[in-house]
Amino acid sequence: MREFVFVGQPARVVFAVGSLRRLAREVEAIGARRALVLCTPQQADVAQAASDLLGPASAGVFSGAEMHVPIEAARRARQHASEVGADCAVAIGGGSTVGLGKAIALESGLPIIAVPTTYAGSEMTPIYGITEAGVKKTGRELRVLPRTVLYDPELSQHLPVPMSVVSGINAIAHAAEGLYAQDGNPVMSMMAQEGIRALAQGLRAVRRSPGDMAARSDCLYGAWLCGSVLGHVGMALHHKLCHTLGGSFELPHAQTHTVVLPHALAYNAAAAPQAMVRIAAAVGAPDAATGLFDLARELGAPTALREIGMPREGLQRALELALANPYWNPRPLQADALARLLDDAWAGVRPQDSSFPRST
Ligand SMILES: NC(=O)C1=CN([C@@H]2O[C@H](COP(=O)(O)OP(=O)(O)OC[C@H]3O[C@@H](n4cnc5c(N)ncnc54)[C@H](O)[C@@H]3O)[C@@H](O)[C@H]2O)C=CC1
Ligand SMILES: O=C(O)/C=C\C(=O)CC(=O)O
Repeated sequence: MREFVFVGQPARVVFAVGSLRRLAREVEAIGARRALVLCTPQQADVAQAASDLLGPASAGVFSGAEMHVPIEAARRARQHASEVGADCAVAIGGGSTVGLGKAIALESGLPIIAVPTTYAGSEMTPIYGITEAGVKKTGRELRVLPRTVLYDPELSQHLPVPMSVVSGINAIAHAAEGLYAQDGNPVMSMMAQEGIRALAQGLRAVRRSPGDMAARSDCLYGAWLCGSVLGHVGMALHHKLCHTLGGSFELPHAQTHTVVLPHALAYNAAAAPQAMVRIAAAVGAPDAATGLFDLARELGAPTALREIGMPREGLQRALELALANPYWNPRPLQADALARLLDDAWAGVRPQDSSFPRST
């Protein structure tokens, strides 16, 4: 029997090749007059182009976005926005830049327009993360949800293939866990399955031809769907493990998601059979966990924690941290099975092919 609660979140989404050129109109549409453009130092050129498109509606560029949003960067950006009289911020970049916009919005209520250039999905969520004294705190607040999202596939055209792949699999992880979320619902499940399908197809094509705009469009469409799932329903074991490994061992965010996901799905397979069937169907494989492991390998992504800087002697500590403050998970957390999971993920072992459930 179906039983669910669905609460939609407000967001205006504009999706088109070249949609960046609508930026000035979108700033005006939210009633703002001066927009501060946010970016990382590496993306100053594209941010300057956005600022030029805004013309007199630009309050300049702030290029101080950093990974995991250090609180000092958030304070500097907030102060700068106030000094230049900005009544809106445009965050152009990946999850780190969108995260900086959210940190400004959290304190000041400044409306954000997000222009994502990776596939991480943060632009569709009311989730913020801020790092203070080496500890990353996350929370959900509707006021940080971007008011408008401009998806322009042209902007991800030069995202290097290895980064495109792991970023896309980071998005797939949101959808995969959304399919077995405690507060899941049929709308999010449809979006999740379609998001995984679009990303699996798009990433394969991007690997063959990085400048293929149809492929970039598929990936960004998938990122939108998967990000929406993350924004609407709760995450489970996989996200907990990745946040623990990223936060305490400084592992790279999207690469960590890529390595851990097949193992977290293998762990949860028997407890969430319907979700596994949908994930497997979406990647075009007989089994969800091995399907995603094989996809990562096919796309040249890392498949072992040891490849991305995890010390083997840290695994026990990671396990303790993940168990100390767990998220809800469809399968109860069992220390010995989780230790095996982490060991397999560290070594890069292909998860055990489970004979059940299958997509066909
Ligand atoms: N709050 C939320 O809902 C979510 C937050 N996140 C957060 O986002 C962060 C990771 O974001 P990512 O997008 O993976 O990486 P990122 O935003 O840190 O970007 C990685 C690097 O790639 C560069 N880059 C971005 N787009 C590019 C492009 N099109 N071409 C060339 N270079 C480009 C950036 O300037 C940066 O140097 C993490 O801190 C994670 O926690 C991720 C997903 C959801
Ligand atoms: O840590 C954050 O900034 C909030 C959520 C995420 O990073 C989601 C994810 O793990 O990709």
